[in-house]
Amino acid sequence: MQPLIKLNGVSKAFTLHLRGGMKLDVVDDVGFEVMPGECVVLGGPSGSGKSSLLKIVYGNYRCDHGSVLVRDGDDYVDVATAEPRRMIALRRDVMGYVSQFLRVIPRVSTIDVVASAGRDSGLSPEVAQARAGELLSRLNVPERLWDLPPATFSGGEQQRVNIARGFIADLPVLLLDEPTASLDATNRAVVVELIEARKKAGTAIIGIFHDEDVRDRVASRVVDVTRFAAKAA
Ligand SMILES: Nc1ncnc2c1ncn2[C@@H]1O[C@H](COP(=O)(O)OP(=O)(O)OP(=O)(O)O)[C@@H](O)[C@H]1O
Repeated sequence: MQPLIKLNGVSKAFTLHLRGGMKLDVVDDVGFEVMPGECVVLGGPSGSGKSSLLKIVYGNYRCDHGSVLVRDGDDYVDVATAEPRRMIALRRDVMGYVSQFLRVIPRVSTIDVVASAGRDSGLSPEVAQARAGELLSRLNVPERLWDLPPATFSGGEQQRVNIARGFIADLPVLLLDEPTASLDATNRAVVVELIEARKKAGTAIIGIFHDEDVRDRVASRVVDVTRFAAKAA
């Protein structure tokens, strides 16, 4: 079996242009792999670079050195150097990302916000609609809210809509940035079940979870990001 994600020699420094080009080193020489069915949890204190690393894997941040290989069929795509068009296809077909916050087009109904993510990843409109309903029910989003746009929903409701979007398509790679941060215990347990099901199905997951209980239940192993703290020059 081959890894679905391989990071090798990844380094990142932010350049603060409003501070005279000051460099803020975040991570240095990051290397780890994620096998199908594994959930690797990024650990380490606040500010150690966990979210930055996840954004590097998703391609939102560019790394300065190293490679971020994500398997797409028989090939690996290097996110560090991939063309925008390749990245769009990779996100559509291979790699999902659930952040803490929902960002959607205004005035689109909740059920369609979720179903459209499924359609974008290749589900038929009927299957996407049915799965969107199943996920929203499972995540306890009341049916009376499904036809409303989620812009005015509570933080926890928006987060559950976001989770439904992230889990609707069976993508082989899933990146989770604190998906349970605003959830109550019942809904945290649902998310744990969803993650466990995806692990069994062979999805490779990298996640950040501040809730220790959730982390202990889903982690195949913890990668402590402080291991990759940039060395002082
Ligand atoms: N876009 C950016 N521009 C400049 N600095 C940034 C940027 N994003 C993150 N940083 C800095 O990089 C460091 C790591 O931030 P990051 O959000 O990755 O940490 P984290 O481990 O996820 O923290 P937390 O657990 O608090 O979410 C911080 O010092 C932060 O200020």
